[in-house]
Amino acid sequence: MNPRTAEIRPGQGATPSIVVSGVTVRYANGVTAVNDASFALGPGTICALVGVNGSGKSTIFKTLMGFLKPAQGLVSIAGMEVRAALKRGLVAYVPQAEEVDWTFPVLVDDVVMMGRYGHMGFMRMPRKADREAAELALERVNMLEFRRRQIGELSGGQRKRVFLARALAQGGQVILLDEPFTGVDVKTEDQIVGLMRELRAEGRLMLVSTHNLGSIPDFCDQVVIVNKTVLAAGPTETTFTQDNLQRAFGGALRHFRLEGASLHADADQRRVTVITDDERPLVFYGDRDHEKPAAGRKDGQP
Ligand SMILES: Nc1ncnc2c1ncn2[C@@H]1O[C@H](COP(=O)(O)OP(=O)(O)OP(=O)(O)O)[C@@H](O)[C@H]1O
Repeated sequence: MNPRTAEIRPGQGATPSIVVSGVTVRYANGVTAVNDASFALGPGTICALVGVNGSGKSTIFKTLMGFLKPAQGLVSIAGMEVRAALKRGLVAYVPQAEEVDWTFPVLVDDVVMMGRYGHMGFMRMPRKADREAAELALERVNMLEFRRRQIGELSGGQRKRVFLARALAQGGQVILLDEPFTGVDVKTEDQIVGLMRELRAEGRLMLVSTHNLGSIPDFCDQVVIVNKTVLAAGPTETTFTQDNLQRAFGGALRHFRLEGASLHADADQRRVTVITDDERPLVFYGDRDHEKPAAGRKDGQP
């Protein structure tokens, strides 16, 4: 491990873990977004959180971030209550782009420094260690040269990297990433995945909500599949299966039959092959927006 990375890890001593046990979350308007959900994750893990729109992924994140309190059940992070884990700076959050006001005039440096607030005193005066940690974090995501830019003046992928840098500067041991690949190009996605692999090797735990089904077998060792509850959770090989995806995406994939074996193939191209009812193979290249027909119909027709 890079010896400098050790300098910005305040959560040392706490083993990163997430335990969600029988959790039900209800919004003020009475909507039960998540009902009796359970899963458990340990250190050195990248876990995908997968489900259709409205299935409860963001609700789970908000609960892990302490923004929502479960009506029932227990959540613990690193063996402690959410509030205690947050207070110790153990949990870092990389938000969805839509959650951020990009017109707010703030520099890249300032965003990353926010990750250091928990390390600073009441007056929030950055010290040398804070400035070094922020710089190191920006270096790690290849954004150091942009440090004096307003965040509103960055591309989607660059913004994601800045928020990742904030999580790194904070030293979060449990990192929650809400749709980190939406609106980023393939190169940036590869950089983010590469960084996540490094963080996993350091023992950190990452929970990543994503619609990029194709890339999941490539970099996630665990998968949690949700639809208003946890439908399945466990190692990718045994959980990211045709049956479970069918249960979760039943509506969306109604016309498709997944080729189970191909879910695990083609790590380089991050490819998932889907055969439609009319036997037309479709290939997902990581991002469902890039979903495109493969080389014609199986029967050779154009
Ligand atoms: N503030 C809110 N008040 C009431 N209901 C809400 C609120 N936020 C979300 N919901 C409802 O809770 C359910 C779960 O929503 P959630 O945002 O967690 O889904 P999601 O899986 O993150 O969706 P997406 O993939 O579209 O981001 C949905 O039925 C949604 O309409």
